[in-house]
Amino acid sequence: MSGEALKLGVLRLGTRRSLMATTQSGQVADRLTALTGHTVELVGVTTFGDVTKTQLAQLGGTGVFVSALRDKLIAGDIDFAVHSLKDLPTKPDPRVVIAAIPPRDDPRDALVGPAALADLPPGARVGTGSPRRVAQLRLLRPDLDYVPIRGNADTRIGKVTSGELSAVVLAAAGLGRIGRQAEISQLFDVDEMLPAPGQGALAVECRADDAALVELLAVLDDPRTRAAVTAERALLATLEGGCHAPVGAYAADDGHILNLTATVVAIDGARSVRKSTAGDPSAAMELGRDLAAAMIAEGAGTLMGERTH
Ligand SMILES: NCc1[nH]cc(CCC(=O)O)c1CC(=O)O
Repeated sequence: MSGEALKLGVLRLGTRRSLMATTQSGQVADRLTALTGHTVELVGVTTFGDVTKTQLAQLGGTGVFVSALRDKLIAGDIDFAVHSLKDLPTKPDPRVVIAAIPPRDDPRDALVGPAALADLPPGARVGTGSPRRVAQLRLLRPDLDYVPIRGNADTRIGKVTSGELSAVVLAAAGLGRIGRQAEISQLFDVDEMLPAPGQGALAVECRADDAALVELLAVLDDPRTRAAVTAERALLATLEGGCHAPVGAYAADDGHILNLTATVVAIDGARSVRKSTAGDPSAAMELGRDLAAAMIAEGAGTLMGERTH
């Protein structure tokens, strides 16, 4: 596009077709229109991650949700895309840029079920496909039965309604976006259950050479969220070199100080490394890298298990 599309005023926003994706894309589109007056058209894209029946973990991670949208961007079929930031691979793709990171939604994990985790009966079946969640849940309730599940949030919650599972764990932000917030029985404090790096945040991406659109989309950017997720993702990228265990991380920028806490937990929940740091938000990347290096020095790299994503 972009000269032409900017002149036309209509921007094509590529989105996965799930309710969560179309809701978050719609919210970004509405905000962009409100701030710039540009009309945004949503273009539905089916990604490999949406059609495959295979366990996501066997496909090399959540990047499957992202690559189809990037391919459409590079082909010029769409002008920009909105991703859940936690699904973005840490390895940068030089063809695209994250032009904006909007204000983060609730970063916490949530339990959907009849009671809080502490009140579930021993042996209760709790569904989650995430090694990070299982490892941290085992630290809180070693006596429960953790069952791997996949599928969209609707499918997962359906297993609680049908009685197949006692409860499931999902991201609060995603539940809010699909209007299922009322079914949350517990929001885990970030201190007891560190979220996935980037959880609750979005990435607005466009082609790296599309200077006019990069500039336009910057109006959506929230610098505090950007600093926080930059630290979390730098930590994850550094750990990926030296560790294959579940990683949780949460950073917050209060406008002066960036606080970052992270954990690496053995998949059986038996051992973990956990560390915190704080520094200047402008040094977010170094903060994340340095904390990861300190965690590796404390043995994080030896906590072997499944990949985290
Ligand atoms: N991996 C799937 C995914 N990607 C983003 C979210 C939720 C929304 C978010 O974290 O931004 C979810 C579902 C979940 O983890 O419950």
